[in-house]
Amino acid sequence: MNKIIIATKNKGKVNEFEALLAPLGYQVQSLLDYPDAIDVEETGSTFEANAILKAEAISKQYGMVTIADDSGLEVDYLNGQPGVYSARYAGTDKSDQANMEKVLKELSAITELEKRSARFICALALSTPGHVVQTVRGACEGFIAETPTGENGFGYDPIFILQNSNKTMAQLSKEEKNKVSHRSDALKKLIELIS
Ligand SMILES: O=c1[nH]c(=O)c2ncn([C@@H]3O[C@H](COP(=O)(O)OP(=O)(O)OP(=O)(O)O)[C@@H](O)[C@H]3O)c2[nH]1
Ligand SMILES: [Mg+2]
Repeated sequence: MNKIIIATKNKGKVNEFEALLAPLGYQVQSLLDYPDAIDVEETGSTFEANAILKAEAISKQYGMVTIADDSGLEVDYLNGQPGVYSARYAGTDKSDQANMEKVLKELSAITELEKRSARFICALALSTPGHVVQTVRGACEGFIAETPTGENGFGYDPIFILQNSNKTMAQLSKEEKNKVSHRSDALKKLIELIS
């Protein structure tokens, strides 16, 4: 199982999977290499359900081992929102910037950092043609900052302060993020499952 498709069009995710899987000898491809890939609607109510939808559709289309990632941010004060709606929180045509601004606005009355607790969640689904799909979940705990800081990463990284740290995820180098992220947590579990 050397060639793996990551069923995503998110370049930020692709870069992280490449960095994590290439050293293990996997050749990583993504939907950026497959422009005719079907567009899978994320109709599930959990990260796992959406990851399964994406992984199964793409492994079936190409007959290849496929990993899909469905991830997002859960903010405790917002009862777990944006959750599975993280990518479309400010609207389907909106940007990472608009999504971050919406979360910051909703937390604007909360000044105590402790009350701005949140976590990133990453569900991965592995679909191998002819086999039952497998899922794992990773998490990374932290707090929502009052203003965005840092240039690295993607998505909500500039407003996510890591637990036991004074840095946002966007202030970490690629290597540092890959040691602590929800995605690497989930991927470690998946690799254990298949090796
Ligand atoms: O700051 C962040 N650091 C991360 O490490 C991270 N991982 C996910 N996210 C956000 O959560 C949503 C995922 O939605 P999602 O799983 O549907 O992905 P997506 O729509 O971008 O691509 P695809 O994989 O579906 O093609 C998007 O808003 C992402 O920005 C992150 N934000
Ligand atoms: Mg998506």
